[in-house]
Amino acid sequence: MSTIEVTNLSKSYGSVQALQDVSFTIPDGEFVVLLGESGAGKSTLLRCLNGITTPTSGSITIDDEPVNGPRNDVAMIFQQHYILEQMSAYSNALTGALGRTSFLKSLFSRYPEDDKHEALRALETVGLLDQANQRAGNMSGGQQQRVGIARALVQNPNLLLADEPVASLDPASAETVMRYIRQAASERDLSTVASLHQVNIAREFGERFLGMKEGELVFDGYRDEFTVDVIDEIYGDIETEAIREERTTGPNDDPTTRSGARAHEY
Ligand SMILES: Nc1ncnc2c1ncn2[C@@H]1O[C@H](COP(=O)(O)OP(=O)(O)OP(=O)(O)O)[C@@H](O)[C@H]1O
Repeated sequence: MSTIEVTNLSKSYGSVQALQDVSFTIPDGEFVVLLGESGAGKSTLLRCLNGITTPTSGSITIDDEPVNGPRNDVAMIFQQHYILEQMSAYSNALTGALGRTSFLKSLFSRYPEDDKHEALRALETVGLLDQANQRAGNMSGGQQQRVGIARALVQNPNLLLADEPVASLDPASAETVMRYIRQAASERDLSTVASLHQVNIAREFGERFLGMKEGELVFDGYRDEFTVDVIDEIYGDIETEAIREERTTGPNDDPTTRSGARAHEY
């Protein structure tokens, strides 16, 4: 768990301003959902937080330490899970320990006992302990994504980042995977930033919401402030009639309720 401080962050690619003067602070253990249309700057922000993209200006600190490049205590889950299909779920999870194990040892699978224990604990967290020995390539997309989460947890991060982690999954698998990410974060008190494009999933799982538009942070607030008007502001002309209708006719008046969220699938 860590405190993340983003101050006046900007990133431009030539004439494209991908991030513009973005500032926010994430206290220890908070679960933050990042929202915005395609091209709003979500991936750029996550890549800056991960240290793989250098901002044009501004700063990021994790527990007062500046992020100047990739760090072992920051783990990332991607839309494409990049797991090794020929290896078991367990072996894939263990690769999360690579940052602290020598290449030679990892080549001969000679990981320390602590790392092996961590891999099993992580598989248990994502509900795959029973399938630890299963070949990852034979698992479903949702299960493979859960293996990717386990691998990120084995890295033992202070900050967990997820870039569209459920974008390629069917709605039921997306819910399951999000539930495991949320549970893992809360069990380990992990500060988490997850970008999502499904507003219904975001409303169901988010604790705090950052809304981006054309590189700017246009919303930063908690569940009770994350209203339909805010969604309109973030997504511009996206259709929000279903939510509005639901609000006027009830009974799912609260836009953050699970059933309310289900009524509007983007
Ligand atoms: N490496 C790059 N080179 C040039 N332009 C880039 C690069 N990466 C991102 N951009 C541009 O920066 C802007 C923000 O892109 P970014 O990928 O961060 O948005 P996003 O919100 O993650 O979009 P999506 O949901 O489609 O992934 C876009 O205009 C994009 O074309």
